[in-house]
Amino acid sequence: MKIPSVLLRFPHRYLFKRMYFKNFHCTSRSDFLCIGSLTPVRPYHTKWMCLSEGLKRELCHQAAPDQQAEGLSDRENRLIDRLYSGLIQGHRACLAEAITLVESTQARKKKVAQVLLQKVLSYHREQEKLNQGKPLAFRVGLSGPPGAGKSTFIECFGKMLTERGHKVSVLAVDPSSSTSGGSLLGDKTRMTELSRDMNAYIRPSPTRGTLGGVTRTTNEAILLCEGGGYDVVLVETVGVGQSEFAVADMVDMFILLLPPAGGDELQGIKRGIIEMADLVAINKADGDLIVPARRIQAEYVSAMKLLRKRSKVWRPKVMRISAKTGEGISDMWDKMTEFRDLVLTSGELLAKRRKQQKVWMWNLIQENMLEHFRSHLAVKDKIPLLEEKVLSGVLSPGLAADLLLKAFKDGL
Ligand SMILES: Nc1nc2c(ncn2[C@@H]2O[C@H](COP(=O)(O)OP(=O)(O)OP(=O)(O)O)[C@@H](O)[C@H]2O)c(=O)[nH]1
Repeated sequence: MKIPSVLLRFPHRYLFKRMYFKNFHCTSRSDFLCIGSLTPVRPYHTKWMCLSEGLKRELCHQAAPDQQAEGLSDRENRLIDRLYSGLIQGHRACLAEAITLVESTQARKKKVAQVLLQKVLSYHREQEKLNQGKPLAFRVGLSGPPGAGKSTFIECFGKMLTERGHKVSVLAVDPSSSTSGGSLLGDKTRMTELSRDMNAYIRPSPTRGTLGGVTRTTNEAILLCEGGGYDVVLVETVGVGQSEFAVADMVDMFILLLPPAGGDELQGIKRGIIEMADLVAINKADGDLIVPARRIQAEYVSAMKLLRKRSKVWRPKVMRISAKTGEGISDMWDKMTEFRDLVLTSGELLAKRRKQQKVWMWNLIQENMLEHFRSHLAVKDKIPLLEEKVLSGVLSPGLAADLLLKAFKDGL
């Protein structure tokens, strides 16, 4: 291979030799970038730019075969390298930074985040292959009305798991922060003990965004947590809106946590969500609340018998627990692992994950298409006027939609 003459003039001969004689084998791409620098503090890319495109491609390919992304700067590639290696070595700071990156709405950062995610995904594939197809983590969704005891439960449950050698991450889905200005999940200091545990990672919900945006970043955050070695990923949401349906679509097992109260107090809970639950835990079954907890448990057991069966190998269970005393938490984990083993061996788990991937892809397309449509030059200015005409009854919604869609198509 012909080496560009500019390389021959570099003082870092040993690096050059290593590169030349060992047929371009090298530990990391940044070694190559160093070749061009006379001193380490100078920007690498000026010399890197002197290399022919073909050689650059070959060097990159040798050093990092799966991280090629068109149009990323050296700085961005170095960021990806740093976050990726930190993440898989289990550094919490890198995990936090990587999640912040996927939460970003800036186009450039979004692009960098996607390259990082691709790398993490190929790491997943390798690890799962080594693991004989077993998923890296157990994804659990937890929902319940405000005050059901979710944070108390997660604190108690999370500590029990870390004591048993698991690594637990907790992600919150709470789009209410964008609509009401206040967050149902993130505001208070929650789970103080667990957040100090080195084997736990707690991430509050992003402070802004639509439900679509928040679920997208949560989905991606799950992958990053798994790459960081967290084998139990808990996704928490408040069971009073749509977010619990979105969470049920991104986890392996969905748990509903309820207080020992019936009727009116649970009005906020949507009926449909009970149908999604693989396990219902009636919390606060302690002290004076034991009797109502038993009654509620019996009510749910009979109500759930009437529900359509969603799995061939699992019937949803209703349990009584106390997050305060810890009673029933260990039994609950036993039931959860029983569920995981059953759905894994039956093939239901992998089928469900595959289906979720497809749903996720279409949700993203839908969301991006709408954004693209709204901001397209051909329709952007027409939207307010047509909306006004629909509001005043001059134009039917159908006709207004047709006009906008036509303008969009013509503008493509
Ligand atoms: N008696 C009893 N009280 C509990 C139990 N779990 C939680 N609580 C109490 O219930 C109240 C609400 O608990 P949280 O853990 O903050 O509930 P939450 O569902 O996280 O509530 P939000 O943060 O508002 O969503 C607190 O006063 C807890 O002390 C329990 O097992 N038994």
